[in-house]
Amino acid sequence: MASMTVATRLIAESEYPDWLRALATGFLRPPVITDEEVAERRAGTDLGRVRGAFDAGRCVATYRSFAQQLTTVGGARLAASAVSNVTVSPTHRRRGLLSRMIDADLAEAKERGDTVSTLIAAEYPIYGRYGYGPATTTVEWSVDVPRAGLDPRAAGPDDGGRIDLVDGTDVRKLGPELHQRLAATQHGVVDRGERWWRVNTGQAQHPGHAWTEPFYAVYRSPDGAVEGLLVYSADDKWGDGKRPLNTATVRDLIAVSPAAERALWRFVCSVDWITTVRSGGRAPDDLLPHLLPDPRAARIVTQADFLWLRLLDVPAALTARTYPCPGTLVLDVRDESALASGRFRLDASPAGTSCTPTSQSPDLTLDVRELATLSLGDESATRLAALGRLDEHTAGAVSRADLLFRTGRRPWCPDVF
Ligand SMILES: CC(=O)SCCNC(=O)CCNC(=O)[C@H](O)C(C)(C)COP(=O)(O)OP(=O)(O)OC[C@H]1O[C@@H](n2cnc3c(N)ncnc32)[C@H](O)[C@@H]1OP(=O)(O)O
Repeated sequence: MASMTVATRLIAESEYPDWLRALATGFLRPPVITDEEVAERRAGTDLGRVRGAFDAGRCVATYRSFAQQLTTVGGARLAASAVSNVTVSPTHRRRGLLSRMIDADLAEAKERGDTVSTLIAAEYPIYGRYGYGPATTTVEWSVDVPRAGLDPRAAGPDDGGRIDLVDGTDVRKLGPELHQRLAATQHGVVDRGERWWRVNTGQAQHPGHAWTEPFYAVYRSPDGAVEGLLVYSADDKWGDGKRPLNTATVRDLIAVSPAAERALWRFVCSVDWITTVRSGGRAPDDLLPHLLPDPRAARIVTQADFLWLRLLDVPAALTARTYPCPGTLVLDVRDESALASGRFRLDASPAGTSCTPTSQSPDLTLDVRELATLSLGDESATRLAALGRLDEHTAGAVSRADLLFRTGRRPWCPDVF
């Protein structure tokens, strides 16, 4: 059969099971989809934002986006179009199918008025060409518990608070509010809908992942307020001479106070038989290493880009966040697709921030993907300038950008989506 251009489009209801089969294929999961999975997935999906491509009656590409809230610096939430489930079957790769699906979807997101688009990139080289830049970093530590120097007699929080083991039902009750509090302060956090809590407490099927019930622990402050949640699992490994060699893997640890953060990390590092703790994906400046008497016991095993951001509305994205000091910058923003290009004057002041189109001469010229990288504070303008990724036209503008954009704590996105 001659190779022809395969059209990409929104899918019909009846095509959804085949679309899920193609999605499994693209993610190298067994391409068998049960009726329960179709029903469960369908309930959490807006078909009006599900794209695909079909060839000879078979789905060969998948793509979907959904409404998301992304916390920016200072706690405001940006309207985001989150992109997920992107696959092109190996028979149809490198013919532009992804490009056509993402171009159409970003145009719709812009039209709808979304401020940004977000995604977690499977591989680094895929999304820069579409204007996305890495905006948060993930770090995973492996803690060598015997080396950490923790007191083996420790009997729980030493601050008057307490830790209780709870079950999934409790987590579905306590979790959403706790997470709301985290999202109100931690930039980089994306919202967790009701379905997230069901999937992550084993109530709904998580395609491709066999569910094992984890341990859930809640930290309460001395006055009884729930301030942290820890979810962890453990393996069952013993060495010669009856030596316990169990690894605890943290699936989730959210804390809204430093006391909770401290108590929960110390708790998981103090569970008997546990000799290794894998932290799961954290911000690079997580407190974990420094909560241990010997921080060198926490070794970084992964450090990588995590949340990618595509600005669709530069003034909306830059005025929603806060700045640590007053300052002005004229930014010339390049965007190949013209979705967000323009020259903008950013004025940050204690009275409020404005960002408006201007014809003044620019202080800095940069691509929209570099602005995305700067916008959550994770990266330094000085470093981007050294890499040749932004141009300074006014002496001192790069340093000013660093003073304005960088944040005391780094952004963190806890969730894959
Ligand atoms: C948010 C998420 O869902 S992340 C998950 C992404 N999906 C996966 O990683 C699953 C496995 N991979 C795939 O399914 C596919 O390879 C995809 C979806 C990544 C790319 O789909 P394709 O249809 O092959 O991409 P398309 O043909 O539109 O490529 C556009 C350009 O990107 C480049 N490109 C695409 N994928 C990659 C990649 N993985 N690495 C490097 N370059 C890539 C292409 O070479 C092409 O470059 P060109 O314009 O210079 O020729």
